[in-house]
Amino acid sequence: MAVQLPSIFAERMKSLLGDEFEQFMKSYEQSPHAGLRVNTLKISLEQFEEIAPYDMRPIPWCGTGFYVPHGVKPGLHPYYHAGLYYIQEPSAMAPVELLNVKPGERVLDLCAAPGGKTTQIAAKLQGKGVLVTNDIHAERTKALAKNVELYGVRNAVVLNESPERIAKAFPHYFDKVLIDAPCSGEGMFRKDEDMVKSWENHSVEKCVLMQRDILETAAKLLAPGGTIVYSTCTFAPEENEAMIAEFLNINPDFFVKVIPETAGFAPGRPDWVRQMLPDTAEENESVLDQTRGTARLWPHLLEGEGHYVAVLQHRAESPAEEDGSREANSELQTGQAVDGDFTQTIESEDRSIRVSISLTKEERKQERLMRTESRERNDRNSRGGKAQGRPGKGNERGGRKNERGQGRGADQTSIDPGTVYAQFLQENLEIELVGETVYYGDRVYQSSVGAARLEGLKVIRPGWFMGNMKNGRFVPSHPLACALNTTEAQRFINLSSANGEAVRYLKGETLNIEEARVERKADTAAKGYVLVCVDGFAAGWGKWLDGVLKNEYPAGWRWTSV
Ligand SMILES: C[S@@+](CC[C@H](N)C(=O)[O-])C[C@H]1O[C@@H](n2cnc3c(N)ncnc32)[C@H](O)[C@@H]1O
Repeated sequence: MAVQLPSIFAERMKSLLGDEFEQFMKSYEQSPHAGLRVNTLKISLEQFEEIAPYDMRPIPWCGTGFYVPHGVKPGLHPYYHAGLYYIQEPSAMAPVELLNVKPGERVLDLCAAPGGKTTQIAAKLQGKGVLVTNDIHAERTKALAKNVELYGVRNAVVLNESPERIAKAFPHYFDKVLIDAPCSGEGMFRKDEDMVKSWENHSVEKCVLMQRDILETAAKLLAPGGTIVYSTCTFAPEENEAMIAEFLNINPDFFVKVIPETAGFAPGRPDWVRQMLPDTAEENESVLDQTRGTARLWPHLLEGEGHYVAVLQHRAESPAEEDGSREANSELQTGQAVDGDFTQTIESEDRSIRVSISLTKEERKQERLMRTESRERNDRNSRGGKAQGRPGKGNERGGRKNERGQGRGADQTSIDPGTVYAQFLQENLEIELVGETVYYGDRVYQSSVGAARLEGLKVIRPGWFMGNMKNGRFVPSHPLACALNTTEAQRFINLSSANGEAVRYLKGETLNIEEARVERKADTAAKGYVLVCVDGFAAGWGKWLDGVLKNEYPAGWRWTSV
């Protein structure tokens, strides 16, 4: 066996799995499975299947996920740098599929770095609705922000906050909350040997304390009738079924949506809580059976690493909402396909319990106020927010410093940044602006939640980073380019992944490009900012002048392999 498992872990698994233990141990003799998930914000599944550089096999539980053969290095292809796919462990694709996100919803990814599941949620939202993505570790939010930008996400806000502080700013705001919890990581031992080494530092007991707090806070963030998906990559029942049973016991307004045992998913194991933690089981006995409806992903039963997923459904508050959810539930119970959702609902015995999720008078007032403000902002933006018009007129701007102290203060020229921004958009793009235009120092963002809601929070990105004001000019950002498609740019140049030209661009080289290759809208000069594409998919900016494409690909993002 390649992996040396901690003996305490192996003994515990033997006592839990019994006859199945031998089969479980055999899985450690196999290599972990490699996967990628197609980024449907940038390319359709059909288009990707046509140009895919690898032999791929579908991952049964994720419509956009594929296994790639061992030895293939998907990170070393220009398509990876153009954000066409995310390299993701196959089992890790399950939680977001079970969250069943729909375009237009408000979604929170609470423990999000480095952003695998965030980019998956963003693809489900298709740019519509709100995605707030957060991690408590500042260093890890750098990778999170980079992935949000590389994958062309327009409607995300990136935070570096504690769940409690987010709950104060967004009380009962989200339709869906994902908790991909910090955990002891036992399910990753085969994939990452460092997890074996750090297992003792991330002891089950320590993780349980963090998970309890995070789950409890998630309930305060969820809108009535919303859904929480809780996932871990560990086998320990304390972090899985016991955690869910404890949550249900304290929060009777939630119930478990049953995850069907398809695609190799195995049921949760309440019996293990009874066996290992008799005291916990006794305390939570009334709800423990529900945890059978959660899912365990086992490396010996499917092609992926060890994971656990629970779908926690909040009972709707108003009678109208209750009716709505009952309709949705009965639809699920009849077994009809509901797009992207493979959970089903069981009526729990205490279905008649009224909601206990309660907004205080003050919270309700704040929520109403925020919604009114947001509606007004959106109205203003939709009146003046088309690229051809003046963006975000009347919106907050100027001198708002990034809470992390990166803001450098407003541009000091007398030129109105809004006018300069609008002019850039008019001359270079054809896009419909969504959300509020927010000015943090000299940086310009389009934010799906607006600046007011973010006051006082540690904000890494208040929205889609559009560019900077510099010496009275607007300089477009790399994330702006990443999220565009060729029809939205006045000019674009296509580079081929096959002849080395794309890689030379990604390495930061200046390229000689004849004028005829600058594809542009009627009456547009070739000179100026050009969207640079790899086989038709946006990768960054260049500036074209007299046959030379000046490379604007950011130094920190460059292709460094030979
Ligand atoms: C399993 S990882 C998340 C992986 C991520 N969801 C993905 O798909 O790429 C758990 C994350 O939780 C973060 N974390 C730990 N404690 C937290 C807390 N109290 N609040 C928010 N995030 C936390 C860690 O920094 C870590 O990045």
